Amino acid sequence: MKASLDGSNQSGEKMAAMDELPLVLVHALPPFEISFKGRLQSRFQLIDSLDSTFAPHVSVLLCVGPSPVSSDTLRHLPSLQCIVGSSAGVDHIDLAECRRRGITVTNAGPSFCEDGADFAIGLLIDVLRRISAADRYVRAGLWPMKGDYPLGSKLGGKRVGIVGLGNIGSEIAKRLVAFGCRIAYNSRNKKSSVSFPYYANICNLAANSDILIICCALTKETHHLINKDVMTALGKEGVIINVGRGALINEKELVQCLEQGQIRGAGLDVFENEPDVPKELFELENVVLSPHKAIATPESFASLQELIVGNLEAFFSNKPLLSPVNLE
Ligand SMILES: O=CC(=O)O
Repeated sequence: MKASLDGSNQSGEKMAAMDELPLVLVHALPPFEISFKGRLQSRFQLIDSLDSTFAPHVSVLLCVGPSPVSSDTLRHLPSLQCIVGSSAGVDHIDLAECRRRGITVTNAGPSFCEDGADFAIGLLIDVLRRISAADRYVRAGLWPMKGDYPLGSKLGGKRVGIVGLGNIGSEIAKRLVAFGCRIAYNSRNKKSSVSFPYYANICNLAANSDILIICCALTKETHHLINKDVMTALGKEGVIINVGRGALINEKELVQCLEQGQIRGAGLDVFENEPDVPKELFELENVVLSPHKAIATPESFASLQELIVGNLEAFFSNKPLLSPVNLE
């Protein structure tokens, strides 16, 4: 039997040749770019349904975008050994079940880290220097009427606490060092590869930072990691940037802290209930909002395609995967 993503039937010789290609099940929510699909189809036999008679034999699942991979999905795939992911975050995949079954998972970290880091710095400079707010001021014709716009503050010299020093966090640190910032970080474990001060306790990191940049993985342990206590520790002049996942921050408490001036501002690319954004944020001049696009550029997507093909080829030729996720 032939499996086809576009439902077309293939027959005869071509079918026989394709049947020798390694099987990859594609689990895709967003439309799958057609040229990339063609490229994959020249090397792999793609199937697109858990109900396919092929599913019990599939060893690799290509998970496109944030398509949920639950334990129920995994139950349909008894031979699964590897999930090739196409996002930096893998909170849509049941990692506990993967760990239990010894399924390895890859992510898009290496392809997305530079653009994600650039965007985090963009949000940060925007919040500090009020670029978007100044743009609104000029467009509204307020400059001639109200005169000079209030000063923003300098990035250089600030103490920045990075929450999650993975692919994106490390690139953010690199950029901020060049800006003359002082870096400290929180992560699951202290890293021997960097000399930045490590804070195991997030409130202590906040108390010693002017800015918190959130870019860690969303897990049970990090859900609502940034709460009112952390924001209070950060203080009234503090700024929060979130390019990780919305639920890393208690959004209700963030809105209250912003409204009541308990922190100075925020730059947010992610939200708890996307695409819904708390309406209170629309009224606040000290907040910069973005629709979960930090990592997205044509260049990062081109790099992702190479990474996906590289991971699939590595898997089928028993070589080390290019971007394995640490499931410990
Ligand atoms: O948010 C984007 C990603 O996880 O790739």
